Amino acid sequence: MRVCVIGTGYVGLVTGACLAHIGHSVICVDNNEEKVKLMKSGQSPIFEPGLSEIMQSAIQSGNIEFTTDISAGVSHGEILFIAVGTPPLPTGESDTRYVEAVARGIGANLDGGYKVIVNKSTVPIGSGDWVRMLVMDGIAEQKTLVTAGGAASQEKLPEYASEFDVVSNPEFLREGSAVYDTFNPDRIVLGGNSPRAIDMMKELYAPIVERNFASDKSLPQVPVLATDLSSAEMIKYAANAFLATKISFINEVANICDRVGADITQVAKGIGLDSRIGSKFLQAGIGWGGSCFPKDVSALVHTADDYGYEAQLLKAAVSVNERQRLIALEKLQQALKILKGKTVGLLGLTFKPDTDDLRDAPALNLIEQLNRLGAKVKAYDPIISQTGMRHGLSGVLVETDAERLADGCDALVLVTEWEQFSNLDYAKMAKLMSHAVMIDGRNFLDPETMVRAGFQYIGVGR
Ligand SMILES: NC(=O)C1=CN([C@@H]2O[C@H](COP(=O)(O)OP(=O)(O)OC[C@H]3O[C@@H](n4cnc5c(N)ncnc54)[C@H](O)[C@@H]3O)[C@@H](O)[C@H]2O)C=CC1
Ligand SMILES: O=C(O)[C@H]1O[C@H](OP(=O)(O)OP(=O)(O)OC[C@H]2O[C@@H](n3ccc(=O)[nH]c3=O)[C@H](O)[C@@H]2O)[C@H](O)[C@@H](O)[C@@H]1O
Repeated sequence: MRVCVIGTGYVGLVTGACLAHIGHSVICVDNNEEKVKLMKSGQSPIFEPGLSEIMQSAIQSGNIEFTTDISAGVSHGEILFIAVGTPPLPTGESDTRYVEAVARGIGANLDGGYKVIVNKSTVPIGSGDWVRMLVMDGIAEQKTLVTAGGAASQEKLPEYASEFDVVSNPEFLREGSAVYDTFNPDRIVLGGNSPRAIDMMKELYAPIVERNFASDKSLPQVPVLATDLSSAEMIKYAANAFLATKISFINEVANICDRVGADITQVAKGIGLDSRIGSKFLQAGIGWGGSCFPKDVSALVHTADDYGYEAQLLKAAVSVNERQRLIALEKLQQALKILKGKTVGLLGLTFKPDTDDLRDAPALNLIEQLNRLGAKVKAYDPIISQTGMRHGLSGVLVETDAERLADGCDALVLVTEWEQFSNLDYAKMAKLMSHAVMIDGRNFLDPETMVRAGFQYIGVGR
C-alpha cells in the first residue's frame, strides 16, 4: 500500500521504516531539513537498535523515500500518518500545534482520491473530530488560495473534500526496543467510524498481525481492537497512566521497605508472581521519566480537570514520582552528609537504556539539584558520551568512560541500567574514588558484589 508518514521522530521514523520493510511504499515527511538530509543518506537521526539496518534495506529496495515536501507525501499516500510531537505545555496539557499544522497541511494538499488520515501522535481525547475539522479548513484554504487574486470567494468545497476518514491508531512502542515492538505488538488499536478506513488499516497491518515479521512466529495473531475514535485516544492515555501508576506504586512500597528493613526486589518478585498483578513494571528506582509518561499522565489529569473531575489517583502517581526523582539526592546526603564541594558521578544519563533520549530524564533533575547544593557533577553514558550528543546538557562534565568517571568521585549514582554497567571493573573504580559510595538508583547491581568491590552499596528499598 502507499503510505505517507509525517514527522520522523522515534515513532514516525520507526513506523515508516517498519512499514517499508514489510513491503509498503512509504514516503516520510519531516520539516527538519537536516534530518531529511541525514535520512536520505541512510542514517538514522536517532539511536534505536535495529533501525539503521531496516532503513538501509528499505532504501535499497526502493520502498522508502524522505522529503520535506508535504505535498509529495500527501499525493503519494492512500494512508497518511500524523506522527509529530505533542509535547507538554507548562499547564500540563498537550501542545497540539504541530498536529494542527500537519492536519491543515494535509487538507491544503489533498488532490483527490480517498485517503485515510491516521492520528499516530498521542493526542487529547476528541482530537479525531478536531483533525477532521482542520483538514476541512486546509481544503478551504487551498480553495481560497486557488481563487486568490480576486476577492477570496467562499466557493463550494471541492468534490474530494469528503473523501477522507480519520482513524486513531495509538502507538505503544517503547524507546530502545521500538523496532522489536513494532513487529511484535501486544495489540493494534484502530479507532474510527468508517468501515472502509478500518479495513484499509487492517490490510496495512496484516503482515504484522499474522506475525510474518515477528521473532516468534508460533504466537497467535496480534489482536486488533476496533473502537470509536475517543475510546482509542483514551486507551493510549489510560495505558501510559496505568503503567506510570504501577511504577509509582512500587516506588511507594520501596520507600516503606527502606524504613521497615524489607527488600523491594524480593517483594516485587513475590507480588509479581500473582498473575493478576504481573511482574512487569515493578522495578523500583529513581522514578519514571522520558518523553511520554510525564506528559501523558499530566495531559490526562488536565483533561479530567476540563470536565470538572479531579483525577486524584493520577495526581498522586505524579507527586510520588516527583519525590522519587530526588530519592538519590536524599541517599547521597545520608551517605556523605554535606554535598557542597563533593564530586558525584552519574552512571547513565538517558531516561532508560538503549536510547539517546534525554527528554525528562531523571538525570537532569539530579544534575540541577546537585549543582544547586554545590556538588560537582560528572557523568558517563554509553551513548551520550560516545556520540557527542551533549547539547542542552549543562552543569555536568561528560566523561568518555566509567573509570575516568569514578576518578576522584565521592559517590556514584547508577541512573540508567545500561547492560554495559553490569560488568564494569568496579573494584578498580572503587580504588579511584575519594569515597566509594554507590547509590544504585535502579537496583541493577548485585549488592554483595559491590561490597566485595569495596563500595558502600545503597539501593532503593533494599
Ligand atoms: N517517543 C515514543 O516512544 C512514543 C511517542 N508517542 C507519541 O508519538 C508522537 C511523536 O513522538 P516522537 O516520535 O517521540 O516525537 P519526536 O519529537 O521524536 O519527532 C517528531 C518529529 O516531527 C517533526 N515535525 C514537527 N512538525 C512537523 C511538521 N509540521 N511537518 C513535518 N514534520 C514535523 C519533527 O521535526 C520531528 O522529527 C507524540 O505524540 C508522542 O506522544 C507514542 C508512543 C511512543
Ligand atoms: O507513549 C510512549 O511514549 C511510550 O511510553 C512508554 O515507553 P518508554 O517511555 O519508551 O519507556 P518505558 O520502558 O515504559 O519506561 C518509562 C520510564 O519508566 C521507568 N520504569 C519502567 C519500568 C519499571 O519497572 N520501572 C521504571 O522506573 C523507566 O526507567 C523510564 O524512565 C511505554 O512503555 C510505551 O508503551 C509507550 O508507547
